[in-house]
Amino acid sequence: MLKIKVEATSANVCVGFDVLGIALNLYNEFTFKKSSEFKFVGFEEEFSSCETNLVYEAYKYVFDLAKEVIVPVEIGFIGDIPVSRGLGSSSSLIVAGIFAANYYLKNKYSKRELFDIATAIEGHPDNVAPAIYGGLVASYQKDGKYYPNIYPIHKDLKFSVVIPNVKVSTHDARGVLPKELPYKDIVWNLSRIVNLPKAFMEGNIELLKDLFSDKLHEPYRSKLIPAYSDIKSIINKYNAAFAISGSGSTMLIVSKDLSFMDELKQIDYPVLTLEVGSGVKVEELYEGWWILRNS
Ligand SMILES: Nc1ncnc2c1ncn2[C@@H]1O[C@H](COP(=O)(O)OP(=O)(O)OP(=O)(O)O)[C@@H](O)[C@H]1O
Ligand SMILES: N[C@@H](CCO)C(=O)O
Repeated sequence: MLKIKVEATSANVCVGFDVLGIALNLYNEFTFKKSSEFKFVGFEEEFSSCETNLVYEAYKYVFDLAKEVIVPVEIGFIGDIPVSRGLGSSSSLIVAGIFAANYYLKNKYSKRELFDIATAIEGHPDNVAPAIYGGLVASYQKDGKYYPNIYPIHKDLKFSVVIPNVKVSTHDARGVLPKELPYKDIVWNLSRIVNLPKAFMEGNIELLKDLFSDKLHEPYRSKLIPAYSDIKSIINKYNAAFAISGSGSTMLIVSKDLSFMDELKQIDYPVLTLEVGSGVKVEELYEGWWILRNS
């Protein structure tokens, strides 16, 4: 039996559209047990079939790629990552599915190759990279392969997420983006993303506040997110940086203190303060013990 824990991820980190993401310690946990047929336990009804379950789709993708006969399993799920809220729920399912398949394929693929596979299924690397590697990860592509770079984060930084009770599917949120952008908007983002690792490394909130200003996606998506303007106005009064998390509806706040919390309570949405995550954990039950089997 296999147990795979995958963390939530906040993609884009404001100005790193489709490039940057950070792992946060909110988890989905999956178990895989060999079975005579595929079974889905713990998923909502609508996701409890081979046709609708993303873990299965990712698992099958790897067996097909390897041209191997698929191993039927019972997939168990228990999780805290909200669905379609900009916290990488889909990536967590994809990463679990491909790491489980790779385990049954005796680690045929390296971690970096699994990163390529996860990106191919998800469509962009910025959630799957931190889900696999942990931390703050910037990804780039060369010759069709994806490569991660992990950047240090100052220990005093706190990551709070405000989670509206509204689903925003990534597909829909990509649909509202313009097909073309002015050069000056690209330069605006480039000038910020290049300075972002320094701000995270130093824990420099003043710099983070300056850099958290996006022109590639946030202006077009803010209308999909209830109370976006109200929450942004509150956070802007404090020593804290604010952005949409992934494609929304969650909003990310980076700060050193939580002085904004009292005022934020006026907006009646759940707020969690999370630690930076450390990446996927694959464990095998071996003679009564859970043994770490990360590839
Ligand atoms: N707990 C879950 N059970 C079953 N399917 C899930 C679960 N969580 C996510 N999914 C799948 O992932 C899809 C949501 O993916 P989507 O990319 O829209 O949102 P997200 O990954 O939460 O947000 P973002 O990519 O912006 O961080 C769901 O429609 C479903 O197919
Ligand atoms: N970079 C992606 C992250 C969401 O999954 C987007 O913003 O559409």
